[in-house]
Amino acid sequence: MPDELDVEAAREFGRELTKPDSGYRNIPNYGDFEGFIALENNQQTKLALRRHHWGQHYPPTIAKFGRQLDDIGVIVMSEVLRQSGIPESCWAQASGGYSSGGGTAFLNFVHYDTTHPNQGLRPHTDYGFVTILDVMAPGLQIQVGGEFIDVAVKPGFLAIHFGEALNFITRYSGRQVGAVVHRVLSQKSEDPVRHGIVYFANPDLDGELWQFDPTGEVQGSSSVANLFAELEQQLTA
Ligand SMILES: O=C(O)CCC(=O)C(=O)O
Ligand SMILES: [Fe+2]
Repeated sequence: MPDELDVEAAREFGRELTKPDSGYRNIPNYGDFEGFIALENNQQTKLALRRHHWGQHYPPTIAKFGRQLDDIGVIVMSEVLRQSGIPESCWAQASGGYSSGGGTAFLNFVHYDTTHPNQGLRPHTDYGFVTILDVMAPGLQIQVGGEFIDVAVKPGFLAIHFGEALNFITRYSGRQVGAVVHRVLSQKSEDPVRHGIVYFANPDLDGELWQFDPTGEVQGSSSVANLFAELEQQLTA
């Protein structure tokens, strides 16, 4: 984790949010993906905001934290695209603008509602390119070779995993990226309270994703809206 990242301030903000009288609970929903959202059939509850709403709703330290995660996201994304063999001149288009500082990103503060016994978060893959997570309490698991294994709580480290949009755009590259299946175990009230800071690096939600091969030829495309709508149904089914 870079030294200049004030993760403690972000964790503190996440803790404040869970209080029943927190004013952040009144942030309006923007579409299906932004606002204060409690997922059906899952314990996960979150405040989710896209980059262009950070300045309006998050305190300045948190908006800055988000922009620092943007920088990390672009570095990770560029390295993955380099290794995929897709020519650099195609990266901005392939990534819906994300790799050149555009696209969109979510900075979400999640917690788990232990007043009901649902699973924490059902097995799923993330929608976007790269997810950056602060893992501060046990419960997150990833699927490796058909088995779920715990993601270790390692102070000073962020967890990074890859999502469906990255899988999609690297399909015809030299090296396709897998979207990791993960879940959160059902949390109990006596467990250490699980807050999470979750950053999603995404394409523009009203844009297109393009599949390039290593020669720079387009092999396919999809609207982001269609890809994400399918995934949202799987998550809450
Ligand atoms: O709480 C976590 O660490 C996982 C969150 C997650 O997977 C998600 O929000 O997509
Ligand atoms: Fe996830």
